[in-house]
Amino acid sequence: MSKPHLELSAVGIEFATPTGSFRALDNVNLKINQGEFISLIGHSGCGKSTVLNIVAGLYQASEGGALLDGREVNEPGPERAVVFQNHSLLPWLTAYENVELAVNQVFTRTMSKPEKREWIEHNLALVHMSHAIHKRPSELSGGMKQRVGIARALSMQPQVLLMDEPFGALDALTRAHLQDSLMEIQAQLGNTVIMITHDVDEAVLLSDRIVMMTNGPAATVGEVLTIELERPRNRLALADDPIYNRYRSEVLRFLYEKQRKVADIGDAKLDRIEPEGKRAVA
Ligand SMILES: Nc1ncnc2c1ncn2[C@@H]1O[C@H](COP(=O)(O)OP(=O)(O)OP(=O)(O)O)[C@@H](O)[C@H]1O
Repeated sequence: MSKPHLELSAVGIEFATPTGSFRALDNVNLKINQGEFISLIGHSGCGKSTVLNIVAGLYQASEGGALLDGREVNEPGPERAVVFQNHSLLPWLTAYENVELAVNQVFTRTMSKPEKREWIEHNLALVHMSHAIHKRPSELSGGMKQRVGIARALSMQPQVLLMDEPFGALDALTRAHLQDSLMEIQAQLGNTVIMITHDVDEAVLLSDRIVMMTNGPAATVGEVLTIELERPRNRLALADDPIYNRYRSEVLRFLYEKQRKVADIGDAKLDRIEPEGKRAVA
């Protein structure tokens, strides 16, 4: 069997807190192939961002670790770009200049000035932002800022795109447009993507596999669901697809039956469970 592109192997992490050490993750194992789209889903606070931060090289695992193409991940690197929920653009730079900053970091020696300009414009075009490349973040909507954040990440030509609830703060329509753009871009570029989401529909629509995490402390991978829906995927056609709805139910069952805790009952996020057919969030 071929080696996985990205591997998390027996990952555990303990955080030092004022009240003693806190074990957030325990024995997390995951093998991801090149070009796979993986969603991480689980209740709030279970450890999804911690997993992502370990892959990003921002956190160091206490045991085990992440391997990218057989090499240990110990620090951040441009081959693993991160997109956060809140775009994190520099407010005094235009969309173009925000992307330029990333391009200069990675391609200083390998691209000429005109090549860089073409590359920056190409990445902004990928996310449908060509019309606003000279605007500053304050002049852009939330969805547009998020598009620039994605363009910035893509412009580094990362092997792995790490997305922490990238569309969490957006309205439903903008979110749907960006999900469609992301599916198109990923089909075009073939990047490996790990995305954290609380949105069950988003996870099923976008993913090749959904990794469902158990509740913390000492959270781990609970179940992994392989989504065998043909691509390209069309959200409207899938809404009535029985196989799509079966996947959706399986994720919901995991989240609300297997992983339900008494302590969760007061959780506002659980209050947002909606009947079949409506949007469900974890
Ligand atoms: N730097 C840190 N120091 C101490 N505890 C931490 C640290 N980072 C995360 N934790 C704890 O580890 C657990 C997992 O946090 P994490 O942010 O990974 O959860 P999450 O699943 O991403 O949550 P959410 O869905 O709410 O964003 C939480 O209990 C959190 O309080």
